[in-house]
Amino acid sequence: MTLKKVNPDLEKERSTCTFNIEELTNLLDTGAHCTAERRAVEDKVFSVKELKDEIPDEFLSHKERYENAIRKSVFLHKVLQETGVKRGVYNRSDKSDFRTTYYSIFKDGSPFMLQYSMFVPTILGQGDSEQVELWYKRALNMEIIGTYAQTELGHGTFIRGLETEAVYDEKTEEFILNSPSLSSYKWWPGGLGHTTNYCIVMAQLKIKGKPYGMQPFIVQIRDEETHMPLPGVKVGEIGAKLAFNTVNNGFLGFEHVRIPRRHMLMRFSQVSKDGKFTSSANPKLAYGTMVMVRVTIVNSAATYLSRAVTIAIRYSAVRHQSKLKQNEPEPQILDYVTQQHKLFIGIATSHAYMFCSYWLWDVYVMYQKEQNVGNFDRLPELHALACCLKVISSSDCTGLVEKCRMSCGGHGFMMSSNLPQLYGISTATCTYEGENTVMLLQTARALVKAWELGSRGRPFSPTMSYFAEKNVPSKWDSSLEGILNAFQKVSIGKLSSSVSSLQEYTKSGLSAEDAWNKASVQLIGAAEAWGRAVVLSIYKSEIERYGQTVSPALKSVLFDLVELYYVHLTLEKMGDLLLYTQLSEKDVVSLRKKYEDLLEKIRPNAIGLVDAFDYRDEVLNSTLGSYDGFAYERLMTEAMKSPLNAEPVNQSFHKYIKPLMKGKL
Ligand SMILES: CCCCCCCC/C=C\CCCCCCCCCCC/C=C/C(=O)SCCNC(=O)CCNC(=O)[C@H](O)C(C)(C)COP(=O)(O)OP(=O)(O)OC[C@H]1O[C@@H](n2cnc3c(N)ncnc32)[C@H](O)[C@@H]1OP(=O)(O)O
Ligand SMILES: Cc1cc2nc3c(=O)[nH]c(=O)nc-3n(C[C@H](O)[C@H](O)[C@H](O)COP(=O)(O)OP(=O)(O)OC[C@H]3O[C@@H](n4cnc5c(N)ncnc54)[C@H](O)[C@@H]3O)c2cc1C
Repeated sequence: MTLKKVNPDLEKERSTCTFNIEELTNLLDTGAHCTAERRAVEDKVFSVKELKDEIPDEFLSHKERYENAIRKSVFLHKVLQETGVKRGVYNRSDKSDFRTTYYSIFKDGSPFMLQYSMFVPTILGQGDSEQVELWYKRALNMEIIGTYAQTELGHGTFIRGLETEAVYDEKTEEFILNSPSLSSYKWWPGGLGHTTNYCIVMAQLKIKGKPYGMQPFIVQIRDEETHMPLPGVKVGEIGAKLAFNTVNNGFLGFEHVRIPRRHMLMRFSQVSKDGKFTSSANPKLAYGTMVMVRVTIVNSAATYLSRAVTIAIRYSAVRHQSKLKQNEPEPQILDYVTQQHKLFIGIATSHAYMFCSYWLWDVYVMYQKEQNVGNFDRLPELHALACCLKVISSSDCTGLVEKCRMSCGGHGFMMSSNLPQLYGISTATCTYEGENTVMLLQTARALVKAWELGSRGRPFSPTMSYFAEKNVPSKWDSSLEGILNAFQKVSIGKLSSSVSSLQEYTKSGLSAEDAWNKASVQLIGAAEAWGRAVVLSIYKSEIERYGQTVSPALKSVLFDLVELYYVHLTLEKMGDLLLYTQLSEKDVVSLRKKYEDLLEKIRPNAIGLVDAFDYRDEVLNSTLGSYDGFAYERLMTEAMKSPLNAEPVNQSFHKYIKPLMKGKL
């Protein structure tokens, strides 16, 4: 069978695109030079034969998958080093990085992930200059491979409840690390099982019996030559998981393991030789790596979704099913408006969080500069933003990744579509780096505090400045500005009624803690509403800003997506809007019409929009989403890779089925 180069359905779709795809790719990459750089790295990475899988991962055993992931991680590290890539989530000069390229080599994650994403950033963020000089170089050269070991069997969320101890011994100038109970065993750190030889251990510092809170320690756990666990170190892998099965998440316990005093990372707090503790200017600085990773999760969430929606939309353009009109051929399933409803919001949501992630990264960098000169004024706002945007980006994008999977019908259930794996790594972001409900409660804590201070005349920080506005009812306005104002009203309404409930509960005799717990469902609603208002505002303002520099054709499509995002959210959150604004049934009817018109308007650009994400087939790793659109051929080719298809009859027939058939079992 000779194949055309591209499925005619996709050819037709590409011919209807109204904007320059390359222009959008450059915008999403934060600049044409970033696109060029990324493509150059991808050309190199995907030309390395050692990085290709001959047998799909899912047909390997757990052990083989791990060994394969290690082999590829090592080759990939070498290739990236040779290509001059230094940027992971750390040390980057602009906003693009190579995470998507990196991820595509591993459908289920790399055991080196934590080295790049948390071990090195913690050394850079928490070490003093001498410690950075020593450890950063060794880590960059992969002389030491590390992870971030904070979570324990008994506690992940409640960091103050962690049990691992680091007791200072003044006589030997050492810390003694100890795991006093089973629940104190570290549990979860990526790569910890059999990959890393060092790790950052978050432990309770004790000096002369007095506790000084959680501090970061750099601890060697395996011999650098033999890789055997060091005496007193109990380490292993935690077992199979929903996803990230090649990340080698591990457990770790200590039996009185001694480390030198200078192995406590001392940028913020210090312990002197004679055991004097100097406290950091702000105790929450020890949590700095988590803030950084939460900030980067917003971008990760957007890219998981953009990959899933690329697969689902390309597949929906080549898949034909059922009848729209009896006398016509079966339409592309993308012509069903319900299918457009499921998928186009995925493109818009991915844009929304991508542009927000760039903005949030700038806020983070600005804050870092202020922190470096001792100004911590913005820390509460940054903490609230990082928590809340991590939550809504991870939950929205994960929900939509799953929607993409379901929108592909049965074939979306195939591992070879890569949609199940994308769901797995995406849903993990709802749990790691702070479980989502807990992060919303942290956000609510900052909002309630700001609200109370504001009511006493203190100014609000920029993302809360609208709290100061009087919540007077006004006529519903369906413009972007009008909808944004309406969501800000919802945010004010939910926060003010949460605060009233808190006050009523305390007045009725509940303690502040019990009142907080009782009102917590309302509080997470208020936190989410604030996050929604932030995203709506930033997405719109960023597109208005970029709209001044891009071509009119692209500007028009970017605004179609912003409008779609706004109107979709309005219809989704209708209940809240009916409660807190003047939205009427008539407005809803006209918004529904607007939404349907927008789906129709976006339809000819759907393939152009996902092409603009510029994911090579190697990155998408999907039978359903390839650029050429030959989904059925790829499904069959991949199916033939199943080891069961290597022989026409499996031996189990002779061993079990035949005796059963013959009644001889
Ligand atoms: C040459 C080669 C180059 C290679 C290049 C490679 C290129 C490729 C790059 C990368 C490839 C790899 C890709 C990686 C992708 C990323 C993967 C990431 C993997 C991540 C894996 C997961 C890791 C983890 O999960 S680590 C563990 C995370 N754990 C948590 O998040 C725990 C959550 N709990 C908490 O944060 C806290 O305990 C709490 C906040 C819930 C409560 O804390 P507590 O002390 O009890 O505080 P509380 O009393 O409630 O509040 C006190 C006040 O402090 C404020 N506050 C709390 N936290 C913070 C904070 N972080 N910052 C600032 N302020 C904070 C709080 O609001 C209170 O303030 P108030 O004023 O008193 O109200
Ligand atoms: C894939 C993956 C990778 C990970 N990698 C690492 C790593 O590299 N290093 C590391 O240290 N950790 C890692 N973790 C651990 C992760 O950070 C924790 O699992 C996460 O912070 C949640 O904590 P927990 O498991 O204790 O959840 P729990 O706190 O036990 O949550 C269980 C339930 O209790 C609720 N709950 C808990 N506290 C409260 C509260 N105060 N108010 C209301 N509800 C509450 C939660 O909302 C949730 O519904 C990883 C986890 C996963 C899934």
